[in-house]
Order: sequence, then C-alpha cells, then structure tokens
Amino acid sequence: MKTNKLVLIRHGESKWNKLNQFTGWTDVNLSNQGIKEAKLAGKLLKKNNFLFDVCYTSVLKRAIYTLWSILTELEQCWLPIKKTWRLNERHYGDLQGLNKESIISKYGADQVTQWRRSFTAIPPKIQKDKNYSICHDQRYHNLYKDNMPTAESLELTLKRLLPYWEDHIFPDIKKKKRVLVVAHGNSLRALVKYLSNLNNQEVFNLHIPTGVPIIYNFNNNKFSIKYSFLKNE
Ligand SMILES: O=C(O)[C@H](O)COP(=O)(O)O
Repeated sequence: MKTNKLVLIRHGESKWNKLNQFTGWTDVNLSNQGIKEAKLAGKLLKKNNFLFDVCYTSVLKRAIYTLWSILTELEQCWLPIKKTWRLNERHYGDLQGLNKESIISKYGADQVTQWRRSFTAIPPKIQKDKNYSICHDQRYHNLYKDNMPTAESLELTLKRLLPYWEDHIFPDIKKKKRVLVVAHGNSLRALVKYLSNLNNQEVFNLHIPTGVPIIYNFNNNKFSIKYSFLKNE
C-alpha cells in the first residue's frame, strides 16, 4: 500500500521573529528572509516531487503568505486552502509585542524559558483593552468573546487545535488526501507532541525552525511516530 505523507511547515521568518519580539496572535508580515525561506521550501518540496490535494493554515498572514509561496513554486495555486484560527500561533498574552531579551531582564531567564518551552506554563494574560481589537476583528467573529484566548500555554494551544484536527484534517488524511499544513512554531510543537506522543520534557526541547518541511508517513490508518525534516542535501 502506498504511504501517504503529511507535511507540516512553520511559516518563514516574520518581521517580529527578526526583531526578537513575542508575536502570538499579532498579524505581522514575513521579513525578506522569511519570503526567501517560503520560496525555498516550495522549491525543495517540488524537487522532492511533493504534490498536495488540500492545504490548511491559520488566519495569520505570515502563514498564509508562506503557503501561497509554496503553492506558487509547486504550480498548485488552485488547491483548496482551509483557514482556521485553531492553527494560529499560541496566544502569547501580555508578552505580545515585547522584546524577548527585555522580558528576560524583567522576569529572569528561567521564567521566560518556562513560558516559551514548557507544556503547562501560561504567559501573563493580555490586558482587556489590548485584547479589545482582536475581539472585534472580523476573522474571529465565530469565536465568542468568552472563548477568546487571553494567553495560552502549549497545553491550551493543543486543546483548541485538536477538535479541528479530529474533525477536518485527520478525516482528509484518512481519505488518502495529501495534506499540507502551514502553521506556527508553537501550534506545530503542540501537534508534533500529539502525533509523536512526546512527553513534556521532549516537547520542551523541541524547536521547529522556520520554513523547513516536517514529514510524517501515514500507513494502515496510523501515523509513524517518527517524523523527519526535509532538507537540501
Ligand atoms: O509568537 C512568537 O513569538 C513566535 O512565533 C514563537 O515564539 P517562541 O520562539 O517563543 O516559541
């Protein structure tokens, strides 16, 4: 039986990645380097003969633009793209917009590492007035105000992502569709934890680089626990 492959990819470097700022749900653009990474990811997938049937991404433009670039390189711009807030980056709460180094000076490296890498630590909640604009953003109209995240741990990110995985993405894979998911550092860490059954320490150490495809094999109705990064030889 032919192996079906699932490809996950983190968006290319964003302008705030470059500035070392917490981003979360802030909708920032790709940096010039990120635009290059997105194109290169598409070229690499093409070189390795990847084609897809359906694509999933978040409602944040750094992921959407990365996906568009990849599909342009693959000459598959016509593919269906399904967008959901459930694939968004983890909501970084009140840290959003702040420089990572300055937050280390304020709270200490250990606390900041917990917020960034542990499974359960929840960053400080975003203040009500700062969250006001996203509560009224049209793209979140189906997310009732009370369900709007104010800060998410990796655990909470996984919890909001999983229903979408179960109801939409996984059924497509079971139907033998070739699925491409373009998302974010932490929404993908959460998904990889789930698919590869990583423990909290393993996910603590997991870093997902920008613009590097992650490949999972799907056989006999289940995923191989192991994944690989697709890289240029
Ligand atoms: O939202 C962010 O700041 C980045 O996309 C990822 O953050 P991290 O490097 O702390 O995981």
